Amino acid sequence: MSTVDTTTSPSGPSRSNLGARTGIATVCLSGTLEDKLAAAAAAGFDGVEIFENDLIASPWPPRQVRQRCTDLGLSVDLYQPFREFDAVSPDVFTANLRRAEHKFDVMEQLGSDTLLVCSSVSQDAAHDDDLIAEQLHTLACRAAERGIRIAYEALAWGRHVNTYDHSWEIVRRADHPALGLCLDSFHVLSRASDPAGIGDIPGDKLFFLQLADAPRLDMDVLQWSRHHRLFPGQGAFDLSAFVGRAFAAGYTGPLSLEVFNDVFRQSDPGRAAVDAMRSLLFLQEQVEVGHPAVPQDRARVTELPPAPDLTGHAFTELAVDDASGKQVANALAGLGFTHTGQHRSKPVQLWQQGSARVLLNTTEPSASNESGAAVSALAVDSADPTRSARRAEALLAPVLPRTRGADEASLAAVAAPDGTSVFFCRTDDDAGWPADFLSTGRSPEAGVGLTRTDHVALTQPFDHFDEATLFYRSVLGLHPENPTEFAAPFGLVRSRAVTDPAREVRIALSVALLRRGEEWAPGVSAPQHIAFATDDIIAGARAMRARGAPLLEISGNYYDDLDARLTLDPELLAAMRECSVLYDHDEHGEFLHCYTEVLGSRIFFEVVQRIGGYTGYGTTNAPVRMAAHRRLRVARSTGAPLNER
Ligand SMILES: O=C(O)c1ccc(O)c(O)c1
Ligand SMILES: [Mg+2]
Repeated sequence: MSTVDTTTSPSGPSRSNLGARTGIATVCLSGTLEDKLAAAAAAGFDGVEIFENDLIASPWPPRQVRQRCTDLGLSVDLYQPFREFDAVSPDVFTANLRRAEHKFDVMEQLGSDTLLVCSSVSQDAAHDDDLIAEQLHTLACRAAERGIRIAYEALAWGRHVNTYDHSWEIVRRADHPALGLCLDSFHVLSRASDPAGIGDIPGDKLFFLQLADAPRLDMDVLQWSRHHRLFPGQGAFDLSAFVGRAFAAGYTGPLSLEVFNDVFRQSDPGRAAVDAMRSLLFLQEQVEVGHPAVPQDRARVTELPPAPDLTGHAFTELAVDDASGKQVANALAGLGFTHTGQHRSKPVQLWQQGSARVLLNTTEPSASNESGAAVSALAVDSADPTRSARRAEALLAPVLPRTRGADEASLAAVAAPDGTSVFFCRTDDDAGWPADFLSTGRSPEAGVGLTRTDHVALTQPFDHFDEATLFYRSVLGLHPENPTEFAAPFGLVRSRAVTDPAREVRIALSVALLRRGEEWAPGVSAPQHIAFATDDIIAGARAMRARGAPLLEISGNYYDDLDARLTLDPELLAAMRECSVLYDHDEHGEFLHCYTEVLGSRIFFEVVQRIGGYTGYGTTNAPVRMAAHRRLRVARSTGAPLNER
């Protein structure tokens, strides 16, 4: 696996006059104000929302911040937040106006003309729409004298005003040209408000749009907002409908991200800003495609080549060393694969069975510092590999340099967030990548009946799980499924698959829910596997065992529990127990699967049989598999015999 600098892209995002301006709140990014501004500019944002705390902590006077923004090509689109302004007694109101005048001074120096005022959350806030409207009206009069506008935002946990329709009612009553709304998608969508009502608000009253996605969580909305917001496309909210409504209503301001997220707050700001920009590019494409009524020039900043159809996994490449290479090759032979090709110019073997293909590459250093094997690349068959690559580049995916011989196929590749290379290819093209392999003289046999690659499962680095979801979703056009969580022997794991609509390409992403240390159980981190499909797993498992495949033995308790929970055909249950085949089912069908032992430090293979349209990945059985892998590892390292099954 190559280590790639994912913060830069050779072509960079193009700033154009087309479409909405893009913005990002400084609160989205980690570091000091200086770091945040540099990162936002490098990722191609047009503007920023300056979060007050970032300014207060900065040694730069506001004028210097403005100069820095100008030098970086950034506008200061919003100053925020101004809290607890309204619904107060007359003496507090006087003090609040004084406080506001001070902030207007700051904004003047910052060159920012819009102040965000949040609805009050104080226990003392008066439940009085007329009072709030009157106080906001007064504030708007003062602001207008300074050439400033007030954008009123209903926080989802506001004491009295906590829905966007209520905030609109207040702004309507206050009736001042310098007073309008800030609509924050989190506050609107977390409360399950119907965004259709946005269409009833005059466009010139929509002063500012803040965008954030979030996972569906059943929890206190303030905690949800402060810790779990995501960039658009990473969560469960329909941001394109939200933005589409605002555009249709006549909103002409920027699309600005405001994402409070525990992980992003600790991430490299340059990289997080690229992730953020990718989310906006993809969102604008979705708005353009999903809401054709929206004036075209509002919907896009960049022309994105549409994602071509994907027709399957072309191959998966494993980086191996001498020891793990032999182990993996033996396992592949046991699984019925044939070593059919040898690369013309590199020490890379092609192993094949049906349309399942694995490359063993001994050139690349292993990704982990333990000796072992790791997935270095996954290759997908694309209807138009060139267009796939252009799209990836437009979405700021780091393009990988390729070294290739004179008459070898050119494979476009980009780096996924975990460093895995993603290749776009056409296996059926005469001049395609298979032509780079010289035949070993062995043609693929029927093997044990494995037909294709079903999925590739990659444990993601803790900090890049949500980034990875958006990467595969936007760059490859895959659809994220709902995340699931399970309790594994070494901690909770979240998993989320991304697939194309035809389910030809499936990538199962997983992550430990807490950064996983390995203090007491070394070598349990970041497993990866490739799953191959079969139409008859019991016959396949027997054949694999006969060939000496290192199949993983599953505990008898597992089958006793299956027997207790389900009324499976006793013969099938006995065969599953004999062959260590696991079982799952969903509303569409059934799933039978078995695993190999871990080869090297983190790789293993899975064989799966999908019956009747089962769509999952047998995630419910993952803890059983992990415990079995652990048991083997201990037995191997101590030389202790394995207990009876
Ligand atoms: O969590 C908050 O306090 C907060 C502040 C400003 C915002 O725009 C917002 O949406 C939330
Ligand atoms: Mg907000």
